Amino acid sequence: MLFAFIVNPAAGNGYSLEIMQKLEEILKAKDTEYRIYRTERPGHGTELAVKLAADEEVTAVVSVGGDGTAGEVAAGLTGTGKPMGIIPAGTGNDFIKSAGIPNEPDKALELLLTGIAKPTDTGTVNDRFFLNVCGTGFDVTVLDYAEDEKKKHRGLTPYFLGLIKAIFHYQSIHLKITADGKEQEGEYLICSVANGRFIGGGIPICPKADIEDGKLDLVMIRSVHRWQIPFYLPGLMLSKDLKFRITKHFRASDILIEGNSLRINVDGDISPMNSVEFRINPGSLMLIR
Ligand SMILES: Nc1ncnc2c1ncn2[C@@H]1O[C@H](COP(=O)(O)OP(=O)(O)OP(=O)(O)O)[C@@H](O)[C@H]1O
Repeated sequence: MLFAFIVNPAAGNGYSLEIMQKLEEILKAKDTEYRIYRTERPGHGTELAVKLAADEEVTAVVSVGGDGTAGEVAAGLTGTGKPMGIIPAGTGNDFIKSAGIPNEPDKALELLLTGIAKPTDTGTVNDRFFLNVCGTGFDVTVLDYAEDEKKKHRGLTPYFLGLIKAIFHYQSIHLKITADGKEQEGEYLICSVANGRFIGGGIPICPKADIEDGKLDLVMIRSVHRWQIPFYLPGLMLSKDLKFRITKHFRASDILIEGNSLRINVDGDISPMNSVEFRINPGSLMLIR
């Protein structure tokens, strides 16, 4: 058994290296063979994972970082059959919450050493890979404003200020959404396409999403007046958003979202796009969980 750890030194504000040191002590005590690779730049996690997937000596490739690192490693391993592990060491760590992987690194290591690699769904957005949740709307506007505020404030303050600014400047988005051939068009507050259940460090945007059902979950929340938004936020935080009268929830394999100058969140990374096609790749990743 040889585990290859891909550590992102930038994840969790440098916390990931500290975690890896502690894990090394446990691995040595258990006489477990391991190798450590450090990512040097964005995208490097995928390059390393592609090489390690082809290395027959390696039993499993393990991401040590947050959702960004896990997504990069998963992109390199998906479709190869090589088992993947995740040690959470980022700031948000949202995907592990849907995969049943513990948030404590030592418990996640225990699961890695004793768990089973199970087929897990992944997705593609146009030609890009995604693991957790994509979408557009109010949540993306909050992230956009929070990004500006990060230059001036630390911790959760940028997100709080981002939320206030997003409410003041709120504009609904006009979308045409086609899910497995069924079309709908209208003004939306949020439209999310989910494999996992959580975004933003624990917001259960799609509480019914399942990473092994072979389907994407589409959550569409209709536009409301900007002053109504704060009344919906507690419900969103408490997994009640699917019960709002303004929410529609579907499962589909193929989803097309069309709009003008959309800002699409792909696993926490925001990109401008106009027409976006989402597909599910059922059971394509062997995830130890
Ligand atoms: N050596 C590096 N220097 C700077 N950035 C890097 C490096 N290696 C990887 N990255 C990038 O760091 C980004 C952030 O990593 P990651 O998302 O894992 O951590 P996080 O932001 O702390 O956690 P989370 O996404 O769970 O909130 C990734 O998108 C990755 O591409």
